This record gives sequence, structure tokens and C-alpha cells, in this order.
Amino acid sequence: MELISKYFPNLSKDQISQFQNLESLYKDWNLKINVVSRKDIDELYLRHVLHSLAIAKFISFKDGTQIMDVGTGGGFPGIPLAIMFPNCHFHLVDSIAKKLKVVNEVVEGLGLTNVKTTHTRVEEIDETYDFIVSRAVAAMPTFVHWTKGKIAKSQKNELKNGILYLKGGDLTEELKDYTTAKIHNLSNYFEEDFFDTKKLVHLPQKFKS
Ligand SMILES: C[S@@+](CC[C@H](N)C(=O)[O-])C[C@H]1O[C@@H](n2cnc3c(N)ncnc32)[C@H](O)[C@@H]1O
Repeated sequence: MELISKYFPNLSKDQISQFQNLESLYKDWNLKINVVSRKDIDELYLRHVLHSLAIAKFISFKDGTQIMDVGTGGGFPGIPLAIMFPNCHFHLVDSIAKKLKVVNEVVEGLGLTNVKTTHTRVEEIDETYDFIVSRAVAAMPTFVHWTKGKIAKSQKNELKNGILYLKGGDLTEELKDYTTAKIHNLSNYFEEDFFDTKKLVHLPQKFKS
């Protein structure tokens, strides 16, 4: 938890207690339904919570922003972001029901009121969002195809509406057709070695492909 306060020193009391409660909620639920690997659960705050919050280092979403987390799995990056931005609306989507069971229990356990979950493939979603966030779900061309038409045209934030994708490694080949994609190294935000190869890709709504 100190890791979160180190990079986000201005959290409210409610946010601090919600971040603190994540550990026991995930440890308990992970014993029943495995959504986080054993190695990762011991480093929950580094590998999952702080990694998700890289998006909050990059953009401070304006109140009322609508965000969908595609393939949220156990709730990443959606849940840490929903704690960080209590006045934004988060829609967490996954095609595997048991993962959403854990997400729903964590949401309830934390008392989060800004999170909705849906068990479906994202292709079936028929709504629009200011931003679509994701981590470790599909290569960008597939992801762009799945989420086509789901990004709102009107802007609430200064940053252009679009996809915010947490990725790792060399993205040259994967992003070669997306000339407007911007890659941000997470080592600019966080000093831990874990982030050395990690990146955040912002793909604004209008892109050439
Ligand atoms: C490797 S997990 C990543 C989970 C989470 N984003 C994380 O980083 O911890 C990929 C998740 O994407 C979900 N998924 C894959 N394709 C999907 C689709 N078309 N629509 C919704 N969810 C999908 C899977 O069910 C799985 O939970």
C-alpha cells in the first residue's frame, strides 16, 4: 500500500481504505476463484494496482467521464481506476463469468458505486465511451476491430477520446499501421524495475489503419 501512496500522495481517507482493502478481498477471493497468479498475488500492489494506475499518471479523467475496461479479468485496470476516479463511470466487461464474480465481490466489498459489470464479449456491447482501457487482452488490430464504433465523438477531456492500452515489449510491428498512436514509457512515471519494459499506448479515436 505504501507503494500507492508513494506515487499518489493526495488520496482521500476513503480511497486509502479502499486500496488497503483490496489485498484481503483479492487474497480471499483468489483462493476460491483463481483470477491472479500466486506469484502476482504477493505483489498485487506493484503488478496489478500500480500498473493499472499508470493510466491515472497519464490522464486525470474529468468528472463524468465514461470508461469501459475490456477483458477486465479480475478487475484490472478497471477497479484501481474506479477507486482513483470516484466521479467517473466504469463499465467492466469480460467474457468469462467467474472472473466477473470476483470483480462483483470486490466492488461490493469496497462499496464502489461507480462500477457496472457485464458478462459478454465486447463485440456485443452497444454503447459509447470516452475511453476504452485494457491490459493483456488482444493485439491492437484485433482490439481496434472489436471496439470499433464504441468511442464517443464528443470530448469531455483535453486528451482525445480513444483507447488507452497497457502493453509491454517492442510494439513497432504491432502498431505500425496506427500512425497516431502514442507510446508512453511507464518508467517515466515509476522507478521500480517491473516497469522498465511497460508502456501505455494512447490511440486517439481518429486513426489511419
Ligand atoms: C489475460 S486476461 C487479462 C485480464 C486483465 N485485463 C488483467 O490485465 O489482469 C484477458 C481477459 O480478456 C478476456 N477477453 C478476451 N477476449 C474478450 C472479448 N472479446 N470480450 C471480452 N473479454 C474478453 C478474457 O476472458 C480474460 O479475462
